[in-house]
Amino acid sequence: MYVELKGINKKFGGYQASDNVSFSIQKGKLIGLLGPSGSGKTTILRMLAGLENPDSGDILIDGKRVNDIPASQRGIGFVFQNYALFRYMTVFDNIAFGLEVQKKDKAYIRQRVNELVRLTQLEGLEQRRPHQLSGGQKQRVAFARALAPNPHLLLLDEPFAAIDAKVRKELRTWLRETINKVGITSIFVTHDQDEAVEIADEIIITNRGRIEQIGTPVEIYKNPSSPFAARFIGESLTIENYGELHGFKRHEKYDSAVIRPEFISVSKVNKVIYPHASEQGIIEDIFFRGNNFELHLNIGDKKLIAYRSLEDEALAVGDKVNVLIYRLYLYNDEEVLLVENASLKSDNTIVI
Ligand SMILES: Nc1ncnc2c1ncn2[C@@H]1O[C@H](COP(=O)(O)OP(=O)(O)OP(=O)(O)O)[C@@H](O)[C@H]1O
Repeated sequence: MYVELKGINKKFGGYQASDNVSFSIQKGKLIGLLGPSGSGKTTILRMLAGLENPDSGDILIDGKRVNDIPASQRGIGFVFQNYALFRYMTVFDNIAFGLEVQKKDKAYIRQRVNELVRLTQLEGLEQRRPHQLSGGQKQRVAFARALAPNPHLLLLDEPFAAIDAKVRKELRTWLRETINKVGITSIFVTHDQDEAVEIADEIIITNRGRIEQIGTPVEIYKNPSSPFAARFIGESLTIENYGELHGFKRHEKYDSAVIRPEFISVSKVNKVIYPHASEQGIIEDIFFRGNNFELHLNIGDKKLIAYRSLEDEALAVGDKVNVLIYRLYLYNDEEVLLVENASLKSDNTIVI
């Protein structure tokens, strides 16, 4: 393992920002630290970088304990959310900064900066200053500057937070491709799950200073291993009286259930599909989401959200519909269980 955290604890006053944090990362992977605000993501990054010391626990990089090695000697590149570029320096000088500090010779610096300018597609902008750049360009300069001294590990703290939505999407793809090309082990912090799912090889979910789950985006999405992960990932709604739904029995261990929109299919009442496994519902609201419709449904006293493709027959607010729930996540304080609609197997009646 290239990066290892073992039993890390960190308190700020009375607040436990890291609570027995342990994980390991393989060389060359791009890892997303994902969690709500205040869950301890940045604290982990800062301890890895050497900007903060853990109260207890070990940090290993490439098999070597680095707890007592100062930040400047850890060989780590850092990209912050607010660019943190030197305002009075040109793009070229910003990128060259780390190499100047290392007292590399002029010819090497020129060659290395030019290489990074090409990699980050900043050709022609070398003599501009930060205020003459767009947000996306500034962030690419920050990225090039972090990579210039050939770090072994790259840490990115909410790298796209200050950038507008469309450019952010482009930059995500760009970052993933560029990091793959360079092959550097990288960890980025985000509270945006779309960003984590799109970019990361593996996601580490943080909550109240603890690690909730580690896995590939698909693993985390399909098999959330904790109640928090089940509720946090994806669009999800919690219901209490899930035992009243067709095909689901109340389970004495679990008080609540999570339903995701992808677990639900909606059809017109005159097109009953699986009548013994479905609920009768009514459409409360419809939102156009660009590539689909988001339906807000009422079934009895329960509110659900479902998606509907633009290709499907249009539905309107007030329409009575059949609502088929394929599966649910049941959870309590400690565990989560995926259950399928039991009536689906026995219900062969399809009326169209
Ligand atoms: N230097 C500090 N002094 C005191 N408290 C701190 C310090 N740094 C962080 N904290 C506290 O530790 C907790 C975790 O903070 P951290 O920045 O790691 O969370 P985060 O998950 O990165 O949140 P965000 O997404 O809002 O940046 C927060 O409650 C924060 O207020």
